[in-house]
Amino acid sequence: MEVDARPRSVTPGRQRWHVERVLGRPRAAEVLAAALRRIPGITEAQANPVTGGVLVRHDVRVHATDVGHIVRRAVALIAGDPTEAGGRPAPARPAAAPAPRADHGLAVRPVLAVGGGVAAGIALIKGSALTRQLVAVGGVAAASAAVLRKAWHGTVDAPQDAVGPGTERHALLEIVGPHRRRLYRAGALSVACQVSELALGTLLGWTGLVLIKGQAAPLVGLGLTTASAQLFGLAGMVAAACAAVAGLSYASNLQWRRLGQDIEHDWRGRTYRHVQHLELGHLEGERTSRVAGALTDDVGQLGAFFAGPANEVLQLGTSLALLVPAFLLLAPQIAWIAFLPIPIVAWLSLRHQDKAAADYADTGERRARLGSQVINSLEAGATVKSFCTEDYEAERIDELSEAAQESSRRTDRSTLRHAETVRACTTASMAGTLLIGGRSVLNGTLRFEVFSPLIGLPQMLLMRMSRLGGIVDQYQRTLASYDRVQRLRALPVEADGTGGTVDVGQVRGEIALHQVSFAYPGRPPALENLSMTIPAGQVTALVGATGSGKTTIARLLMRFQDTDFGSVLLDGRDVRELSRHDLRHAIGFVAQDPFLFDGTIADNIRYGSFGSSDEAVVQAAMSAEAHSFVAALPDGYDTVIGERGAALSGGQRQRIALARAILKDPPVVILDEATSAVDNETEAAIQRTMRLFAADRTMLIIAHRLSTVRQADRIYVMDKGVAEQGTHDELLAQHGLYAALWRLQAGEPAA
Ligand SMILES: Nc1ncnc2c1ncn2[C@@H]1O[C@H](COP(=O)(O)OP(=O)(O)OP(=O)(O)O)[C@@H](O)[C@H]1O
Repeated sequence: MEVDARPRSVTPGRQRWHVERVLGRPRAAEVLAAALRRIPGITEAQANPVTGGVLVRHDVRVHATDVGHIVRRAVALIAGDPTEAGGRPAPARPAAAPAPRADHGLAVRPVLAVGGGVAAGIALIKGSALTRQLVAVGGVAAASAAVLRKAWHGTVDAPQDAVGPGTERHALLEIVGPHRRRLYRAGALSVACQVSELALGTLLGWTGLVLIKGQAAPLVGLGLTTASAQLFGLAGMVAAACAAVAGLSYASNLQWRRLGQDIEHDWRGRTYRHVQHLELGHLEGERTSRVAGALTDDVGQLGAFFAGPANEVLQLGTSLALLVPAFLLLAPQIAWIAFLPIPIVAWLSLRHQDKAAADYADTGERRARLGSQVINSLEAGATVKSFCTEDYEAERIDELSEAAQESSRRTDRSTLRHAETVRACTTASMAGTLLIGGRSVLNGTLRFEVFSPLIGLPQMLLMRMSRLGGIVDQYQRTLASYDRVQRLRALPVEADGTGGTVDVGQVRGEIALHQVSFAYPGRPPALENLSMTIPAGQVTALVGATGSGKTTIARLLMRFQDTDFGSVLLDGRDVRELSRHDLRHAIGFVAQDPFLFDGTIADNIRYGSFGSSDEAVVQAAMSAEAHSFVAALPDGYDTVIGERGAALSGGQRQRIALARAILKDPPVVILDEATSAVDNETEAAIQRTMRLFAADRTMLIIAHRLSTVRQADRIYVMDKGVAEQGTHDELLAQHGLYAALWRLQAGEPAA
C-alpha cells in the first residue's frame, strides 16, 4: 500500500508532515499521534485532522531519515497495512536493510491456487465420497492456514526488528531468556492438561452412548461388559479425568504465572540497571515518564503474555493436533463441517482485532490523559485552592472522563458484537455437525458409537479459537513492548573516561575551562568560547544573569554533559579522560532544588556515604545549620520526610542536602543556589561554619544573592560569557554590572 505521508519541513529536532490519512479523521489523527509519542526518541507528536498536518519533535540525536521512517511506518500502521507497518513504527536507531522479499513466491501463488482449485473441482465432481470429504477438509485446512498465515505475517514481520542486536532468535525466545526450563515445564503441563480435557469430553460422550445404546464398545475391551458395569467404570474414569484436569490446570497455570513473574522481574532488573547508567539527558524532563512506562507497563506486558496468552496458544495447538487427525481417521465425512468455523472464526477474530487495535489505542490514550490530569490537579492542590479553581478542575476531569467513557463504550460494543457472532458460528457448526453426522449415522455410513463422543469435542476447540484475536492482540502488544524495552536498552550509557583513575585524596581541585562551547540539543549555545580558572583551595563565585550558563558550567565539570568544543580540566587533566565515577566522587554538588528521598532525615544525609556514623551525620547537620531544626522535631533524625522531602520547608531541604555534601567530604564542592531558600540570618551562620569546611578545598558557589558570595576569593560575573571578575571590593570599584547589581540588592535605586 502506498503510504501517503509527505514531509513539509525538516529542521533539527522538528519535522512537519502532511498525512492524507488523518484528513477528516479525528480518531486516526489521535491514534497516529499516540503511536508516535510512544516511540523513544520522539518527544512530541501532534496530528491535525483538519489540515492533515503532523508535527513531530524529536531528540536531535535521532537522524532525520530515521524520523521519516518512523512517521511513514506509523502512518502505515494506522492504515492497517501490516506489511508496510511491520506491526509497529520503525526504530529510532538506524534500521537494518529490509530482508529481500520472496517476490517469486507471489508469482507462483496464483498458479498454485488456480491449479489447486481446478483439481479440487474435478475431485469433488468425479471423485469417490471419501475423496470429496478429504478435498473439503483440505479446503478448510487451507483456508485456516491462509488466515493464520496472514495473522502471523501481520505480527511476525514486526519482530524481525525487535530481535536483539546481533541475535537471530525470535523475540519471544529472547524474552524468555534464561527461563527456558520453566517454559518447557509449563508447556508440558499444558499439553497434558489439554489431553485430559479431551479425554474427559470423550468419556462424557461414551456415557451418553451407554445410556442410549446400552453399551459403549470400547469399554467392552476393558472387561466392562454390562451397562451398569460400564456406567460405574465411566463414573470412576470421569472422576479421575476431572481430578487430572484440575490438578494439571492448577500446576500448569502456576508454572505459566511464575514464568511471567520471573520474566517481568528479570527484565525490570536488567533494564533498570541499564537505565541507571544512561546519560542524564535521557532521564530528565518528560522523558522520565517514558522510561518509567517502559519499566512498568512494557516490562509487565512481557511477563503478562507468558502468564496467560502463551498458555492458550499451546492449548489451542494441542487441541488441533489431536482433534484433526482423530476426526480424519474416525469420521472424515463430518470433519469438514466440524472444522469449517475455524477459518471463519479465525478470520472474524483477526478482523475484529485489527479494528479494535485503533479503539484500544484511543481508549488507552484517553485514559492516560485522564490519569495524568488527575495527578496534575492533585499535585497542584495549593495553587488550585489559592485561585479558587476547584470547580474548573472538576469540570476538566469530567470532560476527560466522559471522553474516556465514550471511547470504552465504542470498544465494548464492537467486542460484544464480535463475541456473539463467534457464538452464532460455533452453534451453527454444531447444528451442521449434528445434521450431517446424524444423516450419516441414519444411512449407515457412520457408526453411532464413533459419532457420539465426537459431537462435543470441536466446540472446545472453537471456544478457544474465538480468543484467537485477543491472543494475536496480546502478541502484538508484547512485541511492541519488547521493542520499546529494547530501544531503551539500546540508548547509550555514559562512557567512562579513557584515562586513569582519580585518587580523591590527591585531588588539589584546580578547575580550568578552556575555550568551552556547549549547546543543549536543539537549543542555542549556552556557553560560547568561555575560558576561566577556578583556583585550587579557594572560594570562587559565579553570579550574573539568569540563563547565562552558570549551572551548565557545573554540569560540564560533573560530566552530566560534555563540551561541544574546548575542554574542562581538573588539576590539568581533561575531565573526559577521567573515570566518571572517580570524578564525581571528588565533587560534592548541591543543587538549588535538591532531591530528597522518601525516608528519614538521617538516611537522606547519609545518602552516598552509607557507612557514616551517627555522630558524623549530626556533625554534618551542624555544619549545615540543620541540627537545631532536626533536633526540635519529635522524631529527630528519624523523622520520615515523605516523597521529595514534602514534609520539610524549602530552606530545610536545602540544609539537609548541604549536610549530605559535607558528609561526603569531597575536595571540590559546588553549591548551586544551595542556600537561596534560607533566611539571611541562617545563611550567615552557614557561611561561618562553611568557612571552616572550605579551608582546604575548592569551592564553587553559584548565587543570585550577592551577600552569599561577598567573601569569595574571586567572583566571575556572567553575562554572555565572563563580563567582569575580581573580588567584591574590586568589582564594586569597577562600577560595572556587579556594582549595579549590588546597589540594586542593597535597595538603592538603579542608576
Ligand atoms: N536540560 C536543559 N535542556 C535544554 N536547555 C537547557 C537545559 N538546562 C539549561 N538549559 C538552557 O541553557 C541555558 C543556560 O542555563 P543554565 O541553567 O546554565 O543558566 P543559569 O545561569 O544557571 O541560570 P539560573 O541563574 O536561572 O539558574 C538557558 O538558556 C537554559 O534555558
